[in-house]
Amino acid sequence: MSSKLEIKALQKSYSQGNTCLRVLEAIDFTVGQGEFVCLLGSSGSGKSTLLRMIAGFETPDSGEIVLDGQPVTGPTAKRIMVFQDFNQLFPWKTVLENVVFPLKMKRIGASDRERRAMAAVYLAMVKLEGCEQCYPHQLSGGMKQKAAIARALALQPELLLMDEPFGSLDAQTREVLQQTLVKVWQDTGVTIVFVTHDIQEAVILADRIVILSKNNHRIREIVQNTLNRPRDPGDPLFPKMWQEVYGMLDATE
Ligand SMILES: Nc1ncnc2c1ncn2[C@@H]1O[C@H](COP(=O)(O)OP(=O)(O)OP(=O)(O)O)[C@@H](O)[C@H]1O
Repeated sequence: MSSKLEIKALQKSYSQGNTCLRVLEAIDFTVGQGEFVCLLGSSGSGKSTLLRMIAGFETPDSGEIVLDGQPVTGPTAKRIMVFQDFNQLFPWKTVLENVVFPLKMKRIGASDRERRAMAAVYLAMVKLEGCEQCYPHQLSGGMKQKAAIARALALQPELLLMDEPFGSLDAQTREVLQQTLVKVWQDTGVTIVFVTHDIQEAVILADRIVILSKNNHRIREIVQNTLNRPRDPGDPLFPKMWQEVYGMLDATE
C-alpha cells in the first residue's frame, strides 16, 4: 500500500502559564492510500492535537506532516474535518443547501443543477434521502452527523479527518453510523483518520489503530486489526482483538 500521509518525528507542546506542557513527542507513522486509521488513547493523550495538526489548523514544534508528497502548511479542502459537535451545519440552510454551498465556494461542479445532483448522491450514500429539504433543527443528532459526513465527502477530500464524530450519540445510533461510515468508506475509497477513545469503535472501524500514550507522549503501539469485515462485536474473535488493544491502553495509564 502506497503512503498517502506521512507523519515524521512530530513534536508538540503548549505553554500553560509559566509551564510548558509536552503533548506529543517522536510521533512517526504513515497512513496508506484508502486506509482507515484510528487514533486511540486516554483523555489528554494528544489525539485531537495530532488531528488538528494533520488538518493544518495547528503547526508542530518540529517534525513534518506530508500528504501526497507535499508538506502540510495550513488548512485546505484536501483535508476535511468532521467534528463531534452536532452544530456543524448552517442552521438557515436546508440539508441539501448545506452540502451544495461548500461545493459552490470551492467551484466544484459546473452549475447549481450539477452541484445539487452531486449533493443528492452523497446524501443518499449516508442514507439521508428524503431529508434534503429539512433544516438542521428538524434532524436528530445522528442525522446531523450524517449530513456533516455527506458534506465533507462531497468535497472529495484526499483525507477525511474525524474527531470523535459519534461521541455524543446514543449507543444504538452510534452503531448504525459506524456501519454507514464503513460502507461509505468502502464505496468512495477515501482515506480516513478517526479519533476515538472507545476501543469497540476503533476495533469496528480501523484497519490499524495508533495508540497514543499520555505517559511519555509517544505512540505506545500500532495495532493491525486482523478481524474480517464486516466487523461484528458478536464475532467470537472480537473480544480477543478488543483485549489486545485494551492491554496496550492499560499499560499507558
Ligand atoms: N490550545 C491549547 N492550549 C493549551 N493546551 C492545550 C491546547 N489544546 C490542547 N491542550 C492540552 O493538550 C493536551 C492534549 O489535548 P488533546 O485535546 O489533544 O487530547 P485528547 O487525547 O484529544 O483528549 P480527549 O480525549 O479528552 O479529547 C491536554 O492536556 C490539553 O489540555
